[in-house]
Amino acid sequence: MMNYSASAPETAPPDPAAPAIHADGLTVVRGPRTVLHQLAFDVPRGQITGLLGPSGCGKSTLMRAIVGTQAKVTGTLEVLGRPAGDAALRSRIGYVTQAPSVYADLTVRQNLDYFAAILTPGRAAAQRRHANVTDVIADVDLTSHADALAGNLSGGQRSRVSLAVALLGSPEVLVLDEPTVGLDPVLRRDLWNLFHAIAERGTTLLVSSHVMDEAERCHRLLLMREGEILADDTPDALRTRMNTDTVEAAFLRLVDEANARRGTDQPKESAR
Ligand SMILES: Nc1ncnc2c1ncn2[C@@H]1O[C@H](COP(=O)(O)OP(=O)(O)OP(=O)(O)O)[C@@H](O)[C@H]1O
Repeated sequence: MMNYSASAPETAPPDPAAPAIHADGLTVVRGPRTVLHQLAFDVPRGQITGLLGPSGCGKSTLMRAIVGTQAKVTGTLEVLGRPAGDAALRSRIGYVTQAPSVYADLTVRQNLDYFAAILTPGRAAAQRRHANVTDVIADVDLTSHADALAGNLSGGQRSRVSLAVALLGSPEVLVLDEPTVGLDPVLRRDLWNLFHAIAERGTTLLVSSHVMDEAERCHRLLLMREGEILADDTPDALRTRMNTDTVEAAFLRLVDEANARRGTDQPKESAR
């Protein structure tokens, strides 16, 4: 059951300085387990915030809570000043899950036409839809594949079609769950360049990854482990504070510190 704090009325003007996402005491239970424990953080607007941590630490669960598809969420979780899951947020958030959600027997353009028609129905909007679809196909660099069947695309190209679907309607917040998993280094770099171009237009991006080198590409980081946030900082500030050369080394040092605080005696990895 959701137990969100009171939200601003729908007519309240947006505060540009307010965070895009605000969480306090956010807890999520899945099955018999508490998967997220009393999280408190803010995600600033117009930046790329990386949600990083090992497999199973709760990244997808947190993203599902933010987009409003996760049950058993308690505490405060607001997106663009409204409770997560609020119907008024539907067209303002784009969400790409780990599994590309495109129809294999439709072309790239047909897939986008279909989702655009759901988002902006009616004959009157046909021209606007067409222009929007052409733009997002170009954004993800698939113009030359617009008439290819999605089923015949590579995995990376299919992921980009999913991203294009999420870009329809120019959402203010884009939530991307491990968008670069399985991609080669060139495609990963291209996709990160695209994320930066999207952020420069003022869109807020929350991007999850378990690959620590991707941390260096983010404006801010939320480092997670076992359903808790170990750090909420910029990559630079984190490296400086932990006195390490890389975010990965900083993360490992934070893990060691957390283990020491808990009094656990787990084997240390390579934090020096
Ligand atoms: N339906 C479920 N019922 C119970 N526990 C679940 C369920 N789905 C996920 N979990 C548990 O919740 C925890 C967090 O899972 P989640 O998918 O959010 O992690 P993640 O960090 O996104 O992992 P990955 O990087 O592998 O996708 C895991 O320990 C997982 O086993």
